Amino acid sequence: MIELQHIDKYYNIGTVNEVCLFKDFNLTIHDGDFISVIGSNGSGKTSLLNLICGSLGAEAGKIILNGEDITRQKEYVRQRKIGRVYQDPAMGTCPSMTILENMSLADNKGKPFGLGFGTNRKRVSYYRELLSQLGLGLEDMMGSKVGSLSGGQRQAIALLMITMTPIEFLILDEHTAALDPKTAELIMKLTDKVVREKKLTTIMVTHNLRYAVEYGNRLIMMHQGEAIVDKAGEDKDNLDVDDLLDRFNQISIETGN
Ligand SMILES: Nc1ncnc2c1ncn2[C@@H]1O[C@H](COP(=O)(O)OP(=O)(O)OP(=O)(O)O)[C@@H](O)[C@H]1O
Repeated sequence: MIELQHIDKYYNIGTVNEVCLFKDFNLTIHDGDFISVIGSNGSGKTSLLNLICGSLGAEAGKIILNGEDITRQKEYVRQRKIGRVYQDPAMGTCPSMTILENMSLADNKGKPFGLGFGTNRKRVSYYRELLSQLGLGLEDMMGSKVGSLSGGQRQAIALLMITMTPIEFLILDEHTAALDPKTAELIMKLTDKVVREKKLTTIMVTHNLRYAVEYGNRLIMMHQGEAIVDKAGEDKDNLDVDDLLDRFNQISIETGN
């Protein structure tokens, strides 16, 4: 479980551009939740993810991960427990290294060993097995540089790599936004499979309302630093894309933009 308690977040403090994004913001993400977060540009989605993973600090409040107060914990420490897949496929993999080397690197995350540890015959066949489960034929391309792969292939590998070692929480940061519709669909299905199989507690920011409706057990709509919609279970299942579009339109009428 991850809890954001009484979070205040300001930008540009002490300047004429000072803005308060979050004021007494509270959110509890339960074990096994798969949350889709939607919201207009500037509503606070990325800031929320950055607060959780530690690349952004809050002015007040606490972040508790499975009972541990991680509020002051550095980002690289949190990375052992929190995995993140980014919008840009280049962010999660090393392009100048082969698929095998990338897998080995991810496999050895946090271990005091060199690459050699991960590339013995047994591990190689394990990586081959993991890659074949993606159904993209990447198991026959383990010697290829990751930089030569398509965006979809790289996102699939990034997802595999981030979930290879046990993590407590998965962040998906618009991870299908840079992909063509067919590849995005494939990566979404793959994501859903990985999240279910590994029972990962997950938060996914997306601008794709259909994905937000179809995937996960909970949906949050952000607006001006507040979760103005938070539906789970049956209430979430009853939502459709038109309901969400109506809500967007309503906000735009209320705020005049
Ligand atoms: N580094 C920063 N300095 C100043 N203001 C910032 C900074 N980062 C974000 N903001 C402001 O905080 C608000 C929320 O931004 P954020 O990027 O979290 O929104 P978002 O919902 O992720 O938007 P988008 O959908 O465009 O990615 C915006 O008004 C933005 O201008």
